[in-house]
Amino acid sequence: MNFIHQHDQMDCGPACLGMVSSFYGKNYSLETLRNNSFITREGVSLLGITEAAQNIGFDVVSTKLTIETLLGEKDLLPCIVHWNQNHFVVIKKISKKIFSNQYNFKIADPGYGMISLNEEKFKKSWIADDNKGVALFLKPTKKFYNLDPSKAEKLTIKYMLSYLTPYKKQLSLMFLMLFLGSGLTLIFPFLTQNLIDKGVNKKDLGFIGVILLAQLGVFLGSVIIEIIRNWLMLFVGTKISITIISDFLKKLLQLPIKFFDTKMMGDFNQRIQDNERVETFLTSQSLATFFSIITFSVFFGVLCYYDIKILFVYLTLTFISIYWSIYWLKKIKILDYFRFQQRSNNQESIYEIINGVTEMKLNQFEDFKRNEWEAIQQKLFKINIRILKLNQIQSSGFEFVNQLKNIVVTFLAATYVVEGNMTLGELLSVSFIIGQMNSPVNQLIGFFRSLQEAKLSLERLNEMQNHPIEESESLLKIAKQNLTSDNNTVRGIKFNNVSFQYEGPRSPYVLKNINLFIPEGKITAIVGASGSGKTTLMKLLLKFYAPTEGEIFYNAANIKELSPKSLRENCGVVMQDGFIFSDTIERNIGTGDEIVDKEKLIKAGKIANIVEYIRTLPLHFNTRIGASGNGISGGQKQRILIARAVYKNPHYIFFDEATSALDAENEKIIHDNLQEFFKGKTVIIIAHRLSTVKNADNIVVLKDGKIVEQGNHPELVYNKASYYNLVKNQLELGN
Ligand SMILES: Nc1ncnc2c1ncn2[C@@H]1O[C@H](COP(=O)(O)OP(=O)(O)OP(=O)(O)O)[C@@H](O)[C@H]1O
Repeated sequence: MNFIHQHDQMDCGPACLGMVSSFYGKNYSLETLRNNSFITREGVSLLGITEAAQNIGFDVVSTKLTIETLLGEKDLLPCIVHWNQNHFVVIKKISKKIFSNQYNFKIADPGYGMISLNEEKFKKSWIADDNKGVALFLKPTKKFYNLDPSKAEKLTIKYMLSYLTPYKKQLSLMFLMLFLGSGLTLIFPFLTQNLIDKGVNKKDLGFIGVILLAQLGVFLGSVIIEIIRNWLMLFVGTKISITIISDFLKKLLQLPIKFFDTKMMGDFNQRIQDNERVETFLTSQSLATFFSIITFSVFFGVLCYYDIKILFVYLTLTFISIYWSIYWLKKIKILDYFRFQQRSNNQESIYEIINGVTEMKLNQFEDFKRNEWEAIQQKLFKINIRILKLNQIQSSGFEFVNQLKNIVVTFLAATYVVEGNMTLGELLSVSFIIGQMNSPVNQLIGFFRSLQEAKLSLERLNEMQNHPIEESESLLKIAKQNLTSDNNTVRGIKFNNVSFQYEGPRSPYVLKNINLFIPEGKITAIVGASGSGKTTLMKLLLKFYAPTEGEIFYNAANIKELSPKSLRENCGVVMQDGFIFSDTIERNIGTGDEIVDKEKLIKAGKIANIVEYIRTLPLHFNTRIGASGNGISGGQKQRILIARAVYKNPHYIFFDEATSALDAENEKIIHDNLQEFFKGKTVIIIAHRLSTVKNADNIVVLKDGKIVEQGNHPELVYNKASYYNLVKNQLELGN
């Protein structure tokens, strides 16, 4: 079974499925499995995994069972189990320890790695209630063996190496520096040997002076090399980092909105770190390790030349020390696994405390949350103490064996000197070499660890680099004159039998069989209860998502063939959760223009009735707002968002609850101002307030994703059906 690391926080389900498939000989990419499992921001459900497993040809039984029953089903392993109520892991093997008669569970946790747990620890994470836990048993059918997993294009190390090409000169220089550095390290023991043997022993002060000067030269040389190397590394590293991350951001911003739906903020931070990790690995770690190995081999050869017995002692004790470390590191790994889990709880707890501070204060939840956090700290503290204990045993033992090595080697060498088989200089030289041979071993261990990490980072980046972008050359651009030119055909936006689901075939239909015509140059209002699908309809129009069934046409062009960028350039949109950038008001309104047109800016501000407020601010339009600036109210934010849409002066206008936070007076003023601005434009307004939708040319009423009524205000009021019921209270108020 191949271990598959999850790429994102929500990927544990697909990663587990990938591991079980690999056990039966088929390697699916995480991307394929993820698409099959219909992942959401909350992760993947048991149902999602079941469905994905069935799609790739598994017979699936998901069940709740006791640990005794699970132990009886050992033949059905590997299986997927629900972990800590919020995660999935794979049980690879259950074995019985010979001496203690205890069961041992070999777990593959996609967020961590392989880990062996005893029964008690396993139960702690697995048991949900009634002494039972959830497990998913998968049995491959004929279909599984007949299906061929599509090979995902791999981002190879070659791709990353291509980033190094522009810096060939600097890298060659770095290579040279490392080469010289290694050379100098090699000279050192020979200088020492000669100092003693040819200088001290022969009482040749002149020679001693020469050697000491040479040593000083070597020392100065290595310092200079180190300085130049660090400079080069910083220069090349930073340049490459900037290129890699700016390419990454460019790619990220070209991906469809759907890609972002299942990702968390942490996932993107993680990818920035991935880029840096790969870059460091390429520029420093691999080169340094390469030279370490060379130095090590040369010293190895020299030691071999001096005395094979000493080499033997060195090798034996080195193996003992490595074995000792591995033994204890395995024990530490189990504790580290629990620390890893507690740490993520810790992060969540802190995140909640910071983000929910207002609600906490309002509802007297502070003490409870603080105690919860303290309990996590207690657990973390206990684990840390145990880890520290084991770490101390491990490192003391390791150091002890290392020292023992030095002592035994010195003893052997000293014996040789006493017996006259070795000179005193050689003894010192051997001691120096043994000392120098420890660090390459550590470096090699570190190298393999970061190779693993760099590989994982590369996989994660690969997935993003290979994700199709939403823009393509073949897509049609919307030409401005095309939108307004008046030929004979009836122009507008047309929905042909459109249905939409957010999360795959089993998820509910958010829109169902929508047939709608939105005429050119008119105002269309969409109303309906909360959750009826109004915003979703708008998102389909903006090409955030493609309809699951049916088609949408902008005049004669199918939205599928339209370039999303060009489409959005022609749309002025105010979303419910519109975002204010941490910048000046001017920049927040004139987002698309390099240099903001002052005249348009004032005009947009006037239409959105925000100019008066802006005049009261110290720097007027140049006042900073957003996260790092002046605080603004909900209504002010909405007016800035409206000004942004007006400034753009687009052909299509989409307003989703754009004036919901405004007072009646402000709303009336803006509403009147907008009427002039709307002339000749195709406008879609989503609103709950009667005053906003009353004057629309056509009002569309949505209910549970279906259109239930259409017409203008008087017609719909006369009908006394859905629309009337929806706005009844407001009508009465108006009366
Ligand atoms: N990204 C998403 N993933 C999954 N389901 C979603 C997503 N966005 C919305 N939904 C679901 O789609 C349904 C319709 O949502 P939508 O936002 O279109 O409603 P709405 O009519 O605009 O509601 P409101 O008036 O409250 O804004 C809701 O049941 C909602 O839970």
